[in-house]
Amino acid sequence: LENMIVEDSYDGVRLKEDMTQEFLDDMIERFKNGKKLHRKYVFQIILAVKDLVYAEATMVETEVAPDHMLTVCGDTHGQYFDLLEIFRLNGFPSQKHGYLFNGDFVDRGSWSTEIALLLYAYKMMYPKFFFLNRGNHETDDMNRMYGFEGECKAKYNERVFKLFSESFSALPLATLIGSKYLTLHGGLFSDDAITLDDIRKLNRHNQRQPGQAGLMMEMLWTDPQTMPGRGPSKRGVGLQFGPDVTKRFCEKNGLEAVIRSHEVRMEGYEVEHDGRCITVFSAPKYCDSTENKGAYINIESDYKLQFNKFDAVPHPDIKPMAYANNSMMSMM
Ligand SMILES: O=C(O)c1nn[nH]c1-c1ccccc1
Ligand SMILES: [Mn+2]
Ligand SMILES: [Mn+2]
Ligand SMILES: [Mn+2]
Repeated sequence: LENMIVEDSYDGVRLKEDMTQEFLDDMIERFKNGKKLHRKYVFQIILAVKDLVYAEATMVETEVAPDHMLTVCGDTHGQYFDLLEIFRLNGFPSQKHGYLFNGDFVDRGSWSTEIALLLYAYKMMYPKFFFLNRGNHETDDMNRMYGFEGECKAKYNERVFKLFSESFSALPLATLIGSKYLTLHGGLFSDDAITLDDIRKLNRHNQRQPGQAGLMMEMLWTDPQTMPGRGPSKRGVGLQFGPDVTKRFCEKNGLEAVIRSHEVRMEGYEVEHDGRCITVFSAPKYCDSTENKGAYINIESDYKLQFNKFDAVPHPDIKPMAYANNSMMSMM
């Protein structure tokens, strides 16, 4: 990496060791105009974030200090222009305004590398108040099928995808906010006995992909249901959990609610299970087809949940899954 040189002809801002606002601003503009980052900087950013998130706990814990705000976003799925709309409406990330992206940054939308690199750049800029939870789309199987692997290869190369894949395996699986809200991408468990300590103790580094069973799979894949108890997943992976399951989990672990994503909601968010399970989804007009809004949740030091909805914005005429290799070849 060190001996990679950035040609004089490169028209972008240079990156030294540390992320700078100047580099961020230039990056945002380049991506808006369909330009790329120099591959040296792509490697540098991914490697830096891989090290940062690898060192974080499987369940990260954070507070919201006075005159600070934390914004929780759900799935963004490669919809870069809608991500910029969140920042335009709600403010760009800063020392006092943190963001938590609750998985599924990539796949489906055709600006997945732009979203992943921008979120990673902000993680470098604000490592202590910018959070990334792993989603089921931060996995090799989904990236092969739903566009991210193909997009990495088309815009950069295979090594970039491999590095992203390694960084995804290092991502935390949950983030606890003010000891009140547990955020994770999918949802709760097949076993009522699971506690926050079990999540803390989960060694995510010796299992790089969630597989078909276990705690990591359930955190990335499960969905709420209205019926009490547990039921089969409509996805064929994981399960569905009812309001009683959420109540028991919250009471056992001293939580006010679980904030999850993973499913479209027409209003961008939905408060379910008597307020103890909240779904937030931040990809409006999902896949350019569903007529859903997006949403995000602002949390200040009083820990009240402030729900905000937003609409999709126009984007260059590139369809979802433009880089997906959904041919049989991708299974080989
Ligand atoms: O791609 C999606 O919409 C999605 N987001 N989270 N999980 C999925 C998914 C899972 C299985 C099959 C298809 C989509
Ligand atoms: Mn999703
Ligand atoms: Mn998902
Ligand atoms: Mn769109």
